[in-house]
Amino acid sequence: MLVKVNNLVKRYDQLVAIDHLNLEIKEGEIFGLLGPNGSGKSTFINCILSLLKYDKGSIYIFNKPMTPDAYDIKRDIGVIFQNVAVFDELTVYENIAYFCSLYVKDKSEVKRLTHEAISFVSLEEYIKHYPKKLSGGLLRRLNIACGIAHKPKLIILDEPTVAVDPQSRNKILEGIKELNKQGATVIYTTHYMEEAEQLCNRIAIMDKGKILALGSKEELKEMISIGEKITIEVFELNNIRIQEIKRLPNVLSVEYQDTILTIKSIKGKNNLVHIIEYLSSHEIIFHQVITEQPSLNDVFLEITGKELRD
Ligand SMILES: Nc1ncnc2c1ncn2[C@@H]1O[C@H](COP(=O)(O)OP(=O)(O)OP(=O)(O)O)[C@@H](O)[C@H]1O
Repeated sequence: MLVKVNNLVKRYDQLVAIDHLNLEIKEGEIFGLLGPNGSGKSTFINCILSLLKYDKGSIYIFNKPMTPDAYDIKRDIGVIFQNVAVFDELTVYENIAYFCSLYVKDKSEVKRLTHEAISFVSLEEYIKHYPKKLSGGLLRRLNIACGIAHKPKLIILDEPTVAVDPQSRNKILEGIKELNKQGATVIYTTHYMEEAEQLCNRIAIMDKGKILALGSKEELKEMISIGEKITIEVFELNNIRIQEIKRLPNVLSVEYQDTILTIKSIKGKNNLVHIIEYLSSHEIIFHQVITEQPSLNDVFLEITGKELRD
């Protein structure tokens, strides 16, 4: 196990921010920690890095106990926090070289790694720029380059794409996949379920300091009763019809809002057929029909009773 967390508890006075949490992360994974704001993701990351004292539990990284002065472990970890932490008086190049030189002593190696990190986040055009001249997205990419230039074995990213433009966001996600291909294990916290779906091999769904469910996205979706979500554009539908649709085979719930009929069903062969037949036989005009698998938001909703993006 690359990371092993046993029975971790972290309190802020009365508030239990991390509540008896157990977690194992394997080498080579992109592991997603998915939870709404305030669920405890940042607290968890700060605890496993020994940046924050915790009340109970133990943390092992690379099979060694993690402590505030475990520099041999820290050398092999790259951390990218939500808040950008670079030096305003250094250029893009100098910033990356500086952070790299904290871990790598050989000067020509620092140079090589710095150039590699720059091309990795596509900042070649900006190497002589100062951070103040960069847009938010470019600044995030610089922040990432500073965290990964020394080629850490474990990369931890805490919500790196919050308020980032789509182009930079895609660059960041593609970059993380590439780092993983090159051998790094990744821990990625986010409250964007699309990112977790797109990026992560395994996902832990977190709320109120606890892990409520854990698995691949397919496994998580298997855990809930919804097997299929059907959305149909219907211009007019009265309440009697809605109640009748609710009684069709396999249907779990029906919602009708702003001409969109959303039907969640358990898995079944002919769910769509039953619905379409019902609409046709009652001469209800319908337009676009979409059937989808449940999303991670549906998983979160079923487990916690609330939306991921509250
Ligand atoms: N220094 C602190 N003192 C007191 N309470 C705190 C402190 N830091 C965090 N908390 C509380 O602990 C809980 C977990 O917060 P945390 O920041 O770890 O969550 P998060 O999932 O990372 O959310 P976000 O995405 O908003 O950063 C929240 O209820 C938060 O208000």
